[in-house]
Amino acid sequence: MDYEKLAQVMRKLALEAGDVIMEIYNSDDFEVKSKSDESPVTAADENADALISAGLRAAFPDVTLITEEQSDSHSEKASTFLIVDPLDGTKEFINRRGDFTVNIAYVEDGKPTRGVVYAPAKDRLFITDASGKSYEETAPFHKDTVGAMTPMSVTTPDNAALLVVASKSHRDQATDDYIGKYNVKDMKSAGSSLKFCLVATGEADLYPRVGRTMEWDTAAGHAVLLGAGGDVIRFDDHSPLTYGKADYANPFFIAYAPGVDLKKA
Ligand SMILES: Nc1ncnc2c1ncn2[C@@H]1O[C@H](COP(=O)(O)O)[C@@H](OP(=O)(O)O)[C@H]1O
Ligand SMILES: [Mg+2]
Repeated sequence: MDYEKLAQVMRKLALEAGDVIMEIYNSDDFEVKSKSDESPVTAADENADALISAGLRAAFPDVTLITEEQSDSHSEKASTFLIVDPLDGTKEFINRRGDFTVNIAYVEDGKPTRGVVYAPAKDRLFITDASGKSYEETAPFHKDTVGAMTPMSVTTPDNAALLVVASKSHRDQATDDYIGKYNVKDMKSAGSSLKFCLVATGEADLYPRVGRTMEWDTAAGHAVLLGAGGDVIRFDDHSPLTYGKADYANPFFIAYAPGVDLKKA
């Protein structure tokens, strides 16, 4: 893989997809359809997906591409692949809450080593460079010139006063019970893969996910968190969260800054 090219292509496609999404977000009205699994989808998901997948296929024709919006791609088997969620946090998008992201990741041997997470309504862009280190770029973003890049790093958690983040639209008792095992100073809720990025910037220490997600929801945020010194492990046995699993479905997981005194399920 040409990692310089990968970083450039991922960044540009994420920004272009963000423009497509924001045009629909800012329009007076948009249609919300229901997919076969009953989750919502809009023209923003579909148009952003078409743009990103065409761009990735043109730039990396030999790399397997898995994308949320193309169910044919979900039956491919691979351990090294590109994986895309063109609009994560569709519920946040529909409810005009701003916490939605464009996600592109590269998985190598089951590990997400590069990724971009772009939150166009929040003007935040998180990306790994060619070496896999994570940066937040300062807005405004220009497609052909890279702006100021601030290195991202997780914080040293205070186990007596933890900063926890959890899902806005998929929150339940099991999540609250697990969070109850920690000494929490501040609890935030956020939609989409932004939660990984909040751990990666040090705005949170811990993101437990006791609920279903798919690999395209997590791969890019996971890559950004790894590049900032954090980690993501399975909720059940604390082994690494790997990619290329059956149906691209994730088990429950915990994203965290090292130093958090992790509790068992
Ligand atoms: N029951 C379920 N089955 C599969 N995925 C689910 C799910 N409930 C939530 N998700 C995933 O969680 C994502 C939203 O995450 P969050 O709750 O952290 O904002 C959704 O992404 P999309 O919005 O891309 O569909 C969706 O893929
Ligand atoms: Mg998603």
